[in-house]
Amino acid sequence: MLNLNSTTQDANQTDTCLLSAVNLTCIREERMLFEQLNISISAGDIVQIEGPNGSGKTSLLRILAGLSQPYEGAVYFQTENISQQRENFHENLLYLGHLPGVKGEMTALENLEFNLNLHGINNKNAERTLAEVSLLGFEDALASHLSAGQHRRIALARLWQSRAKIWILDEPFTAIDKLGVEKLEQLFLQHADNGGCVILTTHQDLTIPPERMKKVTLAYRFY
Ligand SMILES: Nc1ncnc2c1ncn2[C@@H]1O[C@H](COP(=O)(O)OP(=O)(O)OP(=O)(O)O)[C@@H](O)[C@H]1O
Repeated sequence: MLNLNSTTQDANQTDTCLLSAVNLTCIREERMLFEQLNISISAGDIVQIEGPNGSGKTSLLRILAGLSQPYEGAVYFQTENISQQRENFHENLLYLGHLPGVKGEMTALENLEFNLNLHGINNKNAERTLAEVSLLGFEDALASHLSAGQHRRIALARLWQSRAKIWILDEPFTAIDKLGVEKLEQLFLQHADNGGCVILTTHQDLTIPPERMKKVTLAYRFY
């Protein structure tokens, strides 16, 4: 269940609420991107943050992930402020930024193994995971020899191994072809059905049924 601009929760929601933003205000370069924003995200939610370029979608995702601070307000994982439980929160969070963060001098497999290690995930299935993102046969290719979409696929492969409940994904579909997008959408639905939640930005239309998709819309503010 998603609650935009409401901090009230019924008993059922309180049980399953994973992430909430309370009275978030964000100011960048003297421009107010959003003000007193309230969002409550529960297990099972897939939430798209939408809005025009520069409206503050990435800024909001970074605040929700604890990577930057709001001007006012706070983010809660379940019932506790994320700043009071950084380790626990990060164990339950997978954040993918809008850049794939792939190292060109390493192979596709090395990149994935490196990413999995970095996040404390056993990497013995890395090769099989590359197959999930259609990179079988490219395991030993240097990333610098791969395409933009293949870079993105290396970054996204982590999703198939993730135990984190909260996925925060900034433009995950960038450079991904139609079939790849559909496969990701299925994975998001599966993750939500298994008690996780997905919060993402994208400018493209998705095929996830509208009743499964919640939206938070940011307007471009000029001051
Ligand atoms: N670290 C920062 N320091 C200063 N200004 C910033 C910073 N990050 C973002 N901004 C500014 O905040 C505004 C919102 O940026 P943001 O990246 O959140 O927008 P967005 O909605 O994700 O845009 P897009 O759709 O183009 O990705 C922009 O005007 C940007 O210049």
